[in-house]
Amino acid sequence: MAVQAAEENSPVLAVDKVDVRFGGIHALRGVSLNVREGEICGLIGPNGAGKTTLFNCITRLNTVTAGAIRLNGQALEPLPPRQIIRMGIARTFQNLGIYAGMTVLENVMLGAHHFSGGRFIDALLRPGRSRRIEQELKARCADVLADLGLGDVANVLAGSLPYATQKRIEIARALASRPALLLLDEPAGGLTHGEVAEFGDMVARVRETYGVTVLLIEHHMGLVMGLCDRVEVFHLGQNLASGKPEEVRANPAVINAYLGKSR
Ligand SMILES: Nc1ncnc2c1ncn2[C@@H]1O[C@H](COP(=O)(O)OP(=O)(O)OP(=O)(O)O)[C@@H](O)[C@H]1O
Repeated sequence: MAVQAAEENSPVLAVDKVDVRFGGIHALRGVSLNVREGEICGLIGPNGAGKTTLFNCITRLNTVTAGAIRLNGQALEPLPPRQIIRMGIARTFQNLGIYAGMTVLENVMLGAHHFSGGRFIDALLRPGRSRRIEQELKARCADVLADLGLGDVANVLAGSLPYATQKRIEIARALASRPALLLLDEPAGGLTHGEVAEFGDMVARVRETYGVTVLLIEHHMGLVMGLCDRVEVFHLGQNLASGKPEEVRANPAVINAYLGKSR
């Protein structure tokens, strides 16, 4: 019973005393954080605090110098980056990663591709099976597009759509891989005030619909405070504070290091 209770409480993402050095730069200095199932957790802090470095460690683009990162209890450090998406982690980047010359549906299908099992030899030897898998994939991605209000533009070239819609396509593509953990790196960058509000509503709906856990780096405090259940603050590669949005907003150390008078 005690074991079961411990498992129920165990975090989806556990970052434990992670250190990262790039030559002489000590980008992360023993940071720790937990993100629980179904939580939307904000990660904030001044430029250079180490937020993106942590995302890069989770997705294995950077290597930790010390410490450990676990997804549902499994250590990520031994895994190659290509394995990360299979583990249930999907990510969007600060810069748009949309293929402008592909349709919206094709962009989203890229996100689900690792489910197809559609290896080249397999496709040659078992074309019927490959076609069926492709059809299933297409149907699943079409469902994701419908959920995100993108059904009407499924066959439109992604590059011809407004920036805010392209941001939505990125989320759809990330969801197509059926992630347990969704990492969003400054998703509100470049959006207007109204678009940010709509984006926040969409992320909240996505959490409900897909039961996904979200870790979100963001400088837009309106979005962070309105959307997140909990906020972690980094400063100079270290944990500075952690708590509910209203607690973090009122924390003098956070105000001093980051929020200043802009809150
Ligand atoms: N590949 C790298 N090589 C050397 N230094 C790096 C590398 N990646 C990050 N850094 C350094 O690590 C520190 C943390 O950078 P990081 O990009 O993680 O900060 P951040 O909190 O995401 O900042 P921002 O809000 O500006 O995106 C910075 O000093 C940065 O210059």
